[in-house]
Amino acid sequence: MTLTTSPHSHAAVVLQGIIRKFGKRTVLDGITLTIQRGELFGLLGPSGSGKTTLVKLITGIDSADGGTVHMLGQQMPRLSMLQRFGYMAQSDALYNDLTALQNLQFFAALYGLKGRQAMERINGAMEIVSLLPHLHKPVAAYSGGMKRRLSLAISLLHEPELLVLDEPTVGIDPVLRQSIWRELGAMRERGTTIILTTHVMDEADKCDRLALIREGKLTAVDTPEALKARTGSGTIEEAFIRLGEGEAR
Ligand SMILES: Nc1ncnc2c1ncn2[C@@H]1O[C@H](COP(=O)(O)OP(=O)(O)OP(=O)(O)O)[C@@H](O)[C@H]1O
Repeated sequence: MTLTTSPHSHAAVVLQGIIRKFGKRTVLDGITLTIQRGELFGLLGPSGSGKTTLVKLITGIDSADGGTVHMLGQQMPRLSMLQRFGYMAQSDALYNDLTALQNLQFFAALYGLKGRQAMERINGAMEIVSLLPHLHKPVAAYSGGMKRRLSLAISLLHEPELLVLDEPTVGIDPVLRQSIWRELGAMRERGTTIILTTHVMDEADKCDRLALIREGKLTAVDTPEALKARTGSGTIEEAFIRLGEGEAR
C-alpha cells in the first residue's frame, strides 16, 4: 500500500501567507502559523481583528485570496475533510422549529452515524453540555446559552480529531463554563487538537499556546507563560495589552 504523505501531515493546521480581503480592505494580512496535533490552541484578539475570518479559512468554509491552508495534511478547502473536524460557529446554525434531538439526528446523518451508535453519541454529547434533560424540546424554546451548548454538542458528535470552536463559552454561566473546560481538557488528553477563539483571559491562560492577532496580523505566538515572561506581565491580559502597544508604536 502506498501512503500519500504531504509535507504538512505531522501538523494539525499549517497556514502559509494567508491574505483575505473584503472589498478594498485586507482583513488578514500574511498569516503564517503552524498548529501541532494535540495542541489546545487559542486565538486571541480584539473584536474585528480577524479571528472568525481565520477559523472559517481553516475549516474551508471560506477561501483565502492568497496563501495556503493545510488541515491534517490536506490542502483546504476539501469537502471530504468535513467528517474529520468539528466546527462550532459563532452564530448557531440550528433548526429552530425542530427539537434538539432532531437537530442532532440531522447532523449525525451528515457525519455518517447511524442507529445505536448515533444515539449513543447524541446522548454522550448532550451529557457533556448538560442538556440531556432538554433533548426533546424544540430549539425555539432554548435560551441563547442552551443554543451555544447544543452547537457545541453537535461539533463533538462524530468525535473528530480536530475541533474548531469560535467563542465556545460566550453566554454560558461560570459553572457550566468550567465543566466544558474540563471536558475540553479531557479531549486534549485523548489526543484531540482544539483550536478556539476567545475574549476570556483566564480561558486563554489554559491554552497550550496562543496566537495574538491584531488588525489581521499575528503579533505573537507562544505559550501563555512565555508571553507573560516576555512582556514582564503578571497576567495574560497585561501581556496582551503590552504586545498591542508594542505593535502600535
Ligand atoms: N463577509 C464579510 N464582508 C465584509 N467584511 C467582513 C466580512 N466578514 C468579516 N468582515 C470584516 O472583517 C473584519 C474581521 O472580522 P472577524 O469577524 O474575523 O473579526 P473577529 O476578530 O472574529 O471579531 P469578534 O471578536 O468581534 O468576533 C471585521 O472588520 C469585519 O467587519
